[in-house]
Amino acid sequence: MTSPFALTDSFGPEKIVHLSNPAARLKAIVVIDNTALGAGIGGTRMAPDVTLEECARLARAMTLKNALAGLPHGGAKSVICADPSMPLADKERLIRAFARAISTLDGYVPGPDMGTDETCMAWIKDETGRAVGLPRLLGGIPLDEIGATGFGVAEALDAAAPFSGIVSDGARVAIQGFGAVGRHAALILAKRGARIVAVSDSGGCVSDPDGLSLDKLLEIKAAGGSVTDLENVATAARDDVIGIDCDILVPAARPDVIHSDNVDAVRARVIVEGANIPATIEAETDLHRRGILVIPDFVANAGGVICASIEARGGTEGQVLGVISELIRRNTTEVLQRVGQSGDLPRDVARRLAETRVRGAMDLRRSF
Ligand SMILES: NC(=O)C1=CN([C@@H]2O[C@H](COP(=O)(O)OP(=O)(O)OC[C@H]3O[C@@H](n4cnc5c(N)ncnc54)[C@H](OP(=O)(O)O)[C@@H]3O)[C@@H](O)[C@H]2O)C=CC1
Ligand SMILES: O=C(O)CCC(=O)C(=O)O
Repeated sequence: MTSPFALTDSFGPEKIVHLSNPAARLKAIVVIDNTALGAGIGGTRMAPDVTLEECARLARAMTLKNALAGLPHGGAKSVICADPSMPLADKERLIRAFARAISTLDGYVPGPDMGTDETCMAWIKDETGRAVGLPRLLGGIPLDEIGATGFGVAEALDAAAPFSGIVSDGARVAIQGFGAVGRHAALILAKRGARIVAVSDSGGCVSDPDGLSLDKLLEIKAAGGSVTDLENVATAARDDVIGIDCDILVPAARPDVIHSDNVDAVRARVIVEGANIPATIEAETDLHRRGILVIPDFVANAGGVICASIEARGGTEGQVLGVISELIRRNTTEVLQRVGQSGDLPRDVARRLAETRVRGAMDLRRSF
């Protein structure tokens, strides 16, 4: 058996908790990575194939994201191994069982992630008294509904324009995933003059060099269909979206979707990581070598957690987009200026900036 400490370095994880309750069909993992800056805020992901390694990497991404955005929160994440499209009553039972199992884990504040939403957060809050990304009805700021992360992705792209030479107006965009992040990124970029030439979901990929109808795609998804139900467009396997001829690629779904076996197929000139950890380090290194700009996940997709943080601190919905814009533009510009000076990988530059802040906070904690 692998040592449970194989995942540990000088930042964390501080806690790894496996939850198993056969009666409730609950199999879940919580990783609290680092709480030097405060209790760990991070999403609860529901998918059938999630792993401990994925959860730990996502929790670390939250430590870095929260620190880089200057938020008073540590990093954590949780995964529930289940199909998120199960009947709603079953989902509520499962989420509530998960919530009861984490009720004493107060170093962790859950938020929405793939497979969970504002309603799930309401159930968790009801059981534990802790959750962010709540429905408005409960005084929350529904980060998925307002498209906080998709907006931040568009802002990162805009701030990167002086470095990449690619502006949204007139750009051809391919988006992997048409959920909370991908859908809003598509809508905002289209409003800024971009042409959405390809979109994928778990069912496949559709493309049209003249641009896809977002209205029709929204209608199809709202009715529970797949983007592949769109008529009169080219269809392909879902991972083919990575190699679509476009200027901007926005991965907004699963981890490690850009890897050594498909990185050569990438034709975009800029990749904005809406998803967490969507590319392997090897792939990002390769893209950097080819002059393709990758704006890393914990820089570009911080909109959701910035919104969650405003909610947790009693702020208002009216503040959200302004704060996201300010923080994401500031961080994108600083990271890319340093990349320009050092030639280093954007992820390494951003990681060093975030780690300096986490280490500063760790130095102020009791160590004996
Ligand atoms: N929500 C947020 O605010 C934030 C989310 N993120 C990250 O963004 C990513 C997406 O999250 P979110 O939009 O909330 O999730 P959602 O569950 O709302 O949507 C996920 C989308 O990805 C699609 N999908 C699933 N698997 C694949 C696949 N293998 N290939 C292509 N598409 C796939 C789903 O397809 P289908 O519709 O068919 O199910 C769905 O359209 C995740 O990595 C998440 O951690 C990061 C920061 C904040
Ligand atoms: O707390 C949240 O749900 C949003 C943050 C998150 O999980 C993420 O940025 O990946």
